[in-house]
Amino acid sequence: MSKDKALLRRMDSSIDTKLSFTYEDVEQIASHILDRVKCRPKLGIICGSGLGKLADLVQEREVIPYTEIPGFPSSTVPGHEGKLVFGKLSGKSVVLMQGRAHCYEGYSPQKTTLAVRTMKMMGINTLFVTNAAGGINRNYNVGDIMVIKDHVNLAGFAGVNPLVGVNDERFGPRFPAMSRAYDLDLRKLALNTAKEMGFGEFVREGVYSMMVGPNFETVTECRFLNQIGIDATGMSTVPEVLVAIHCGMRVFGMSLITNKVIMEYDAEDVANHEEVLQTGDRRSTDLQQLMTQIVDKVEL
Ligand SMILES: O=P(O)(O)O[C@H]1O[C@H](CO)[C@@H](O)[C@H]1O
Ligand code: HPA
Repeated sequence: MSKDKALLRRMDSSIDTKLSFTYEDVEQIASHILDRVKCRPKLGIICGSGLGKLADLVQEREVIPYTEIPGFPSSTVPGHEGKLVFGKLSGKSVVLMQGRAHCYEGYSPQKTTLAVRTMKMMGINTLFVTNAAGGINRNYNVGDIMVIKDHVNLAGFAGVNPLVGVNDERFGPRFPAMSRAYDLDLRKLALNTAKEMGFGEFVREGVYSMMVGPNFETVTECRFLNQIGIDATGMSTVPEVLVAIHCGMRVFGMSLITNKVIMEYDAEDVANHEEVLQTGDRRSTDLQQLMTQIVDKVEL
């Protein structure tokens, strides 16, 4: 039996079927991962739908598929490979999540965000999140990149929140503040970097919202989001950010506007995941360049 299989066997075998995870579970998972890699990452990056190509730029790569990590949800969505990629990006030690879990895949909010607490337990204090999102702001174009300045947890309005349940203070406080979730210095760094790179015209700053999905929004839902000041909408990210802020991480987020949402009742177009992936493909080089520059400049 390989060392890895033996380790897995020693772990609580029920860990894979759990809906929520104790501090000790997360400790076990983090040490299982660190036993398998040499890298000691200081920055975590979650890659959104179709945005996992950033991993191609990682040097000294060490890769672990989620299926080999106890408790980790496996990726079921096209455009999410389901791998942890460790190594160097712009000379910094990082771990990239090449693919994320979503609540709409049927995972509990706690399982969806397990990787974030695991990263924290591995010694990571800064988290970059990216996603594909529909453009709600009528001035946005497909292919724009939006630095996230705030979010609306619409899923939370319906009780979907990974912080629900018994609170273990070793993770963080019962009532975490969320008014400064997206770090101001990192937002400024990203916007200035975008300007320097000549990306100013298509890099914006705005508000992201999350509904659980998996269906795309109705016309009236999109009009509602527009009226309450949302610029882009998706089906992810918010649970990850809630958990990251709860455990004291510094967070930066970017959305790629992959499609315009449908705001007219008689429109013939419909939103679809193929368009989301195609836009990701088309803009991936720009996004990779911007991300590597930001990683280069960030102090960890
Ligand atoms: O948020 P990410 O994972 O980037 O993906 C977005 O794209 C998918 C829909 O096309 C959904 O998963 C939505 O959340
Ligand atoms: O239009 C959208 N709506 C919700 N999620 C999305 N993810 C990419 N595009 C969209």
